[in-house]
Amino acid sequence: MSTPALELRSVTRRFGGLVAVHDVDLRLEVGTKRALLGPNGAGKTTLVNLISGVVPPSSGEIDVFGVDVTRESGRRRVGRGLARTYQESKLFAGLNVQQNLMLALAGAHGGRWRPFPGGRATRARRERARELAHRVGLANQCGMLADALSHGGKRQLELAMALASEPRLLILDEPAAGLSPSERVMLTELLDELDEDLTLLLIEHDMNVALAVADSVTVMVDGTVMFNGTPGEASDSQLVHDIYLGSAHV
Ligand SMILES: Nc1ncnc2c1ncn2[C@@H]1O[C@H](COP(=O)(O)OP(=O)(O)OP(=O)(O)O)[C@@H](O)[C@H]1O
Repeated sequence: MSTPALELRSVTRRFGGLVAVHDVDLRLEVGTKRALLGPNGAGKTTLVNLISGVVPPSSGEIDVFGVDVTRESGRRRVGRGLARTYQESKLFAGLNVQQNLMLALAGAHGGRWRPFPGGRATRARRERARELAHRVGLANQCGMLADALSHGGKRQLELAMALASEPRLLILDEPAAGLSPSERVMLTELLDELDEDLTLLLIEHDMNVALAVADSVTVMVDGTVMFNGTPGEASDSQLVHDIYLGSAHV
């Protein structure tokens, strides 16, 4: 078997007496797109925080591209090809699209923190920022303040900022939250156009977005994985329907 992009073995995370993530096994092969679904409080964001190094697991192990990163910092994991977005916006509201992307590029390439270096380096980074903006459909909004973007535009910019580090494993935490129906269609198209060899873990409440983008689906409830299957199997599954009908996110 080839080395997976991501492997979780018996990962558990407790917060005091609460078990937010319970004994989760997860394996994502390189280039696959997995949707992680589940009602509020299922433990999805905690799982993303565990994978990206925001919180350590209480027990279990996490491998990224075959390397045990369980005790590594989030920063080291970025160096291994992992990037993520957050449910809450991490944009710099008072900077424009291009400046946000240049900051993301500065952070992505580590080393000395020089957000706006001089001369040739600035030109190269500006060019790369434009490419990223183009890739997510914001080519014409490079000069617009992040705060002035539509909700969908902000999500596009967050995606571009996550792509700044040229990740091989990308985790998106509810990218469709708060988007209008037409913005959702656009986001689905953008996600569909991501590189084929990019491995994607997509946390999503919107079944339509998740099932359109993903080639496999995991459903969590109360910290536990309840279902693994294809989008077709998820659509046909009585269990998945019951979980969604039982939650506020149908
Ligand atoms: N830092 C924390 N301290 C204490 N409890 C936490 C912490 N983070 C998460 N929890 C709890 O862990 C459980 C899982 O939360 P989590 O945010 O991971 O769920 P979720 O599936 O992402 O939900 P949502 O869809 O609402 O984002 C919840 O009961 C939550 O209150």
